Amino acid sequence: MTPSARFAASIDLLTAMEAAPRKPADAVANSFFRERRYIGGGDRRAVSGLVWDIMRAWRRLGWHLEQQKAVLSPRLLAASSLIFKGVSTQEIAALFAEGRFAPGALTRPEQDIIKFLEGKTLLDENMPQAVKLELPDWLLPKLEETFGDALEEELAALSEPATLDLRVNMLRTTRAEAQKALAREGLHAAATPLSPWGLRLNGRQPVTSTSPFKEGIVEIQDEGSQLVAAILGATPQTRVLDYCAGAGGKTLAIAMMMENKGHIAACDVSEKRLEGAVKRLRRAGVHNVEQHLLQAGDKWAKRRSGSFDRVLVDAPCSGTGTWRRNPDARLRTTQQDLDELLVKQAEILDRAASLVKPGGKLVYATCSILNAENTHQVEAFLARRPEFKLVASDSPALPESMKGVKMFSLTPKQNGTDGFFAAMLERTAETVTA
Ligand SMILES: C[S@@+](CC[C@H](N)C(=O)[O-])C[C@H]1O[C@@H](n2cnc3c(N)ncnc32)[C@H](O)[C@@H]1O
Repeated sequence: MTPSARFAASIDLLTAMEAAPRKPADAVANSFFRERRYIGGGDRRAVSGLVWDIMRAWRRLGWHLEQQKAVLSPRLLAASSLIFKGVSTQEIAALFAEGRFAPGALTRPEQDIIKFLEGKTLLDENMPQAVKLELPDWLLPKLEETFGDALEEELAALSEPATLDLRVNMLRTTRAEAQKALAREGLHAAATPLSPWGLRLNGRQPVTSTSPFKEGIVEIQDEGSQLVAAILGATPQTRVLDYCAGAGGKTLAIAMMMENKGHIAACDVSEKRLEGAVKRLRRAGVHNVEQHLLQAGDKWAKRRSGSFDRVLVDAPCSGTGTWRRNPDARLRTTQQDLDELLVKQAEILDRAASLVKPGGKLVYATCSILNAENTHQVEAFLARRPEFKLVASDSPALPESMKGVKMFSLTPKQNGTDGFFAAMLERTAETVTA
């Protein structure tokens, strides 16, 4: 594709995203490229690269355009993104006008706006703090509460591209052997500092087409997510419930900790997500998992009340800890979404809690960095359910620096992982089960 055609495709992709504001940007991009198979790999990376850069600067670009009383159109966003990268007005005008597939020449008002922005910096000292930090206004106080003085540094780390972490399947091999197997395919991974099972690659790499992946020797899983499975401390002798198991990321890690013995019930309300786990379980050689689709009026949970040694609630959450991977989510999350999630998380916790055996353990986890979904949710649960208390995890899989923790909050800035939270709770032994 010519530079103009790539530029036009970027504007088209932004337009498609604008038309589906509630849909995650990567899902829109996937269908956009699926419908345009003629766009090859290199062009696709260039088009997405420009669009993702625009998304990372959305509020700041919008602020500059608002100062000009301009409408926030995909054309102007794309043009202004280039001007702040130092591309000249002449070059931008050429990108719009030259060649068969160009987006169409800049109008006079568009030219005036671009000319006005030339020589300015993307970050302006007059911008409100939420704009500078690329946050919706309502989220700023909540993140100030979480991070205090470290807010800017923490958010900067959440804007960086993520590493690609793998979990080695210890049912099949060792971390060193998996490292060698990946190296034979040209992928050089380093051991992760915290998870005993993790390997880290720099940025996006074609892991899924390698034999170690196809043979179930490695799975893609952020180190933070591995540590959530680790804190549960499941053993081959335990009966485990993974209450929000989804496509099985943590189920797989738990099954490995249990050496493929004992029993895991993996539940979810989404049939599609549970189905997504089937292939992964098979690939990893895991066979101690029973899946169950939770449905209204279902007797399954009632029959198993008070019967699990360990229960994991990997709750549906705002996903604010994964902003490195989904820069658009940063602006898509609304106060209403959060309010609904808070209610749902409390309900799920209460339901899952009834399934914990007296003396058994419950881990509540999210990939959120908001106190409302994390510590506040745990505090409210403890106030409602006095038969539970926070306890130190006895898991041998946790690294030295985290041994015996009752709760942890991980962030990209402090730990190099996605943002994750986990709390370990115990049901007192003398509780009478319902
Ligand atoms: C954070 S995701 C789970 C990710 C998964 N544990 C993993 O590691 O791959 C949260 C999951 O909660 C599920 N969920 C939503 N509402 C639920 C409910 N009421 N009961 C159980 N699961 C629910 C969602 O379908 C989603 O799969």
